[in-house]
Amino acid sequence: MQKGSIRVQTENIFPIIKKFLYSEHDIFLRELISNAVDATQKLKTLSSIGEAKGEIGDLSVVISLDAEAKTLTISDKGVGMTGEEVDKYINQVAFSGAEEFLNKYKGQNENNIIGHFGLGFYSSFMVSDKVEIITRSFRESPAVRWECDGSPEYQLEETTKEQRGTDIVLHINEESQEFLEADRIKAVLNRFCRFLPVPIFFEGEQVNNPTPAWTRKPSELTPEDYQAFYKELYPYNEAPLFWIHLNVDYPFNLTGILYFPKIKQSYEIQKDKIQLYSNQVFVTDEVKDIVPEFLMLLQGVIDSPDIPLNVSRSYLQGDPNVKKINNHITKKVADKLEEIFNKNRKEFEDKWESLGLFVKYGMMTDDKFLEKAEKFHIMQDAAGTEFYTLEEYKNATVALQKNKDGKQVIIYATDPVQQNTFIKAATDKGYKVVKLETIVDAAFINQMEMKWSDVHFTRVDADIADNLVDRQDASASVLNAEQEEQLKKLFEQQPAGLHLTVEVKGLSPDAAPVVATRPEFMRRMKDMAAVSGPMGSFYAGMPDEVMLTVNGNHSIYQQILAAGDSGQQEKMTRNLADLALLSQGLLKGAALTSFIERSVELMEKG
Ligand SMILES: Nc1ncnc2c1ncn2[C@@H]1O[C@H](COP(=O)(O)OP(=O)(O)OP(=O)(O)O)[C@@H](O)[C@H]1O
Repeated sequence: MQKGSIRVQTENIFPIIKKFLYSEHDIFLRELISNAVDATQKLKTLSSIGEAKGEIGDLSVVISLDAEAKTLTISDKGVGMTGEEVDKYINQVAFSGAEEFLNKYKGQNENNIIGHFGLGFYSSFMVSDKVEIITRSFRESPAVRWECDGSPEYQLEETTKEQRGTDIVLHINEESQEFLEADRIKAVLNRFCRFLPVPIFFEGEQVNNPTPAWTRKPSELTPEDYQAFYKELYPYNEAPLFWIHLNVDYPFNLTGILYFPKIKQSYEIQKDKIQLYSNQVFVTDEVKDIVPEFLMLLQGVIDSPDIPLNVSRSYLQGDPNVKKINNHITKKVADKLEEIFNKNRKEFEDKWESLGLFVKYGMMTDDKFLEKAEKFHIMQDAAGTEFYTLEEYKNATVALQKNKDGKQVIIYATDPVQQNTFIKAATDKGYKVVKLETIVDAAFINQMEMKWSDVHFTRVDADIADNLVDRQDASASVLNAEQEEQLKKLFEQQPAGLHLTVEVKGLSPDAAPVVATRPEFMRRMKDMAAVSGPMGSFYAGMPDEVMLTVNGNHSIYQQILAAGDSGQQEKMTRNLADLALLSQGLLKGAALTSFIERSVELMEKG
C-alpha cells in the first residue's frame, strides 16, 4: 500500500473549500458525473481508433445510494485509471488545481465565485467525510483503490475490480445527509444531467436524453421535433412562435436552439431562461454576459465547449470569445427574423404581437440589431388591417405627413377604441394611424426619435387633426372677434384637476364642434411619471393639461350665440366641452355625473 500526502501547501484546505462553496453544494454531482461521462467518451474514441481492444459493451453511468452504509456511488465503465494515473491526476493534478483555485480567490467576496466555479473531483469533499476511488484501467493493469478522508493524507492500494471503469464512493458527511435521499438526487440529476451524452441511470431508470435536439443536424429535424424539445424544456408553456437552430464551428464552437416564446403578460418575461451547457453538461441559466440583453427574453439552450464549466462572472465579461458569441447570436437572430419576414410575411405579421416585443427591445438596446431590424420592424394600422415597415409607411405618407422641418410624422394610437374619434378625424384627412399600444412602445417611441433623425412621432389625440403634422394658421372663421371672445369665455370654465386652454378656430363646418387634445410632450411626461422617479412625482402632481379647440365654423355656435339666455349658453358649451373631454377619458367622478344630469336637462328642454 502506498501512503502519501497530497501536494498542497495549505495544511488542511478542505474546511475552507467547504465554506467557500456552501450555497452550491450540489455541483459535486455534476462534476463527478461529467468526469464519468468524459471517461466513457474517451473509451469510445480509443475503441474507435483501435487503441482500446475488445467489446466495449454497455457504457451507461450508474448512480446508486446505500442508505445503510451512507454512501453515494458514481460508477462508469469508461477508461478507468492505473495506479500511476491516480497518482498523477488525482494526487497531483486535481489537488494542485484546487490549490490554485484557493490562491486565486482567497479574500474575495465569496458571492462572486459561488456557483461559478467547478472544482472537479475535489468538490466531492464538500459533502463527504471520506472518498474512495475504485478503478480499473482499460489497459492491462491491476485495479486500485484510493482513499482520502479530507486531510491531506491519502492511501493507495491494489484491489480487485471485475469491470473496467471507475467507482467513486462518497461517504456522505453529517451535514449533507440530504444527498442520501433519492428525491434530492433526482432533482440534482434533473438540473445538471438531463442532456448528458451518455445514458445515466438512477434507481433503475434512465434520467437523461443523450441526444437532445440541439446536438442533431437541423436537416434531420422536423418542426414537431423542435416543438417536442421545447416541451421537454418547459413542459407547461404554450408552443413557441418559432426557433433558431445555432450551429457555428468557427471561430468558436457553438450549438443551440433559441425559441421565441409566446408572451401574453409582461410578468411572464424571464420566467424560463436560456440554459447554458458545455458539451451537454448544464452550466448555468445565468446567461447575462453571453446572450445580448434583449435576447434574454428568448428561451432554449446554448452549448459551447469554449465556455468552461467553471465559469465565473468576471471571467465571462473579460473573455473575448464571449463577446464574439454575443455578437454572433445577435446577428443570427436578426438574420433569421429577416428570413422569415421575407419568405413568409403573413406568418411574421400574425406573430408580430409577441415578436414585436423582442424586436423593439432589441432595436432600443443594440445598434447592430437596430440596423438589421429596420428592414423587418413593422407597424400595424389602427384598423388592424395593414402592416407597414418604416420604409413603407414613409412611402405611403410622404405627400401628407411631412412636417415643415422635413420630418416624417408617424401618427399613432395607443388605444384604438378610446381614441376612435381622433383616429377617424385623422384618417378622414388621409393620414395613416398606426397602433403602438404595448408595454415597450412608450420607451420605443422616445428612443427611435433619437435614432431615426428624420422621424417624429405624434399621438393621434395630441392635437386636432389639422395640426397633427404641423400647426396651421386658422382659416377664416365665420364668427367676428367679439363672438369668438364670447365663445372662448364660455368654454374657459375650469373643471377640477384639469387645466384647460381654449382656442377658437375656423375649421371645416363638418369637423367636430370641440376637440380636446393633450399636448404630446405633457402627456409623455405624465405617462413616464406613472412609472418612475422623483421627477415622476413632480409631473404626476400637475393637473392634466388639455387644449380645447373650438371650431367656430360649426353651425351649433350660431344657435348657442343666438340663445340669449346666458345660463342656457353655459350649459350647452359645458356639454360640448364635456363630450370632448369624455373622448379623451378625462371626464370622471362628479364632473361625469353633472354631465349626465345636464344632458338629460338639455334634452328635456330641447
Ligand atoms: N471517472 C473517472 N474516470 C477516469 N478518470 C478520471 C475520472 N474522474 C477523474 N479522472 C481523472 O482525474 C482528473 C482530474 O479530475 P478533475 O475532475 O479534478 O479535473 P478535470 O476533470 O480535469 O477538470 P474539471 O475541473 O473541469 O472537472 C481528470 O482529468 C481525469 O484524468
